[in-house]
Amino acid sequence: MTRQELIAQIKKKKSFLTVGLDTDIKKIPQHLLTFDDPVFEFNKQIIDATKDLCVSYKINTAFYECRGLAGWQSLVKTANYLPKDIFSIADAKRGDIGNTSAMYADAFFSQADSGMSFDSVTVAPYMGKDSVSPFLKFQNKWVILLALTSNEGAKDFQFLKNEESLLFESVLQKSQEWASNEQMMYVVGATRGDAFLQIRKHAPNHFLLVPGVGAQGGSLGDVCQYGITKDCGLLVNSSRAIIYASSGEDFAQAARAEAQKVQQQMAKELEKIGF
Ligand SMILES: O=C(O)c1cc(=O)[nH]c(=O)n1[C@@H]1O[C@H](COP(=O)(O)O)[C@@H](O)[C@H]1O
Repeated sequence: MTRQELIAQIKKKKSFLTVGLDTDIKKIPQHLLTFDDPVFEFNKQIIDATKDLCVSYKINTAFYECRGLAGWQSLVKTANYLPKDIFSIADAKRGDIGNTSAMYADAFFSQADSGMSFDSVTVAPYMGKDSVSPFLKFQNKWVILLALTSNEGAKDFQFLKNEESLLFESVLQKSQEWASNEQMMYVVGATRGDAFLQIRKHAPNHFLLVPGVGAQGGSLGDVCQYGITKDCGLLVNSSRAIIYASSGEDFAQAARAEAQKVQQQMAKELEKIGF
């Protein structure tokens, strides 16, 4: 998907919500366990109930990989069930030496090889340019590079200072030599609202994938106050708060109600920038 197509979706749906399909077989409603593939059935119903309210789905591959072959099958089926006009994210946090990264890129981008073709994949920047470049060889596919993450451990490395900048600032600066804002986004956690001011100094026009609202307590208001751009420039993810809104048979309607609350707040923020 191109940047323009993504922006058009945001305008049309008045939403910049990413629904996170962090689907844990131990947490899904009991009545689904009689299905052949309970995780896929859960995802299918969540997607059907929320697809008009969000512009993106993020599949965190850990929740699938941990189940071995069965999990990988749920992952492939879910990836292929996602509506084509919705931006899809394989949240796999990959990155390795060049020839290995090329294999990871095929795994998530090459339908002919792996049976899946996501629009984007999350990548760790630690191994540098040659670990990221293989993902950038695919047209209209995106790298979402970890910049400033939402977790407590982000402080361990991401705020370390070199001569003139913090490590996450160096990630933002250096990686812009590798790709434009038509192919690169950054992960910035919602739990550090005011850090968006600093992020926007270095990446004024890039889209940011923002996890951490909902279950982790980040504020959508703060994220928008400091992070929104004239093109919106934000994809805000919520996983557990939406998909586990109810553990009963009404789980999909409850997920829809939660997604709608967030979407309505987003519509107000988008109005401020004339969308
Ligand atoms: O890359 C991510 O998506 C990510 C980065 C980050 O800094 N923090 C973070 O929570 N995430 C992911 O975003 C999702 C957040 O889920 P909830 O806290 O349930 O909304 C999970 O899939 C996390 O793995």
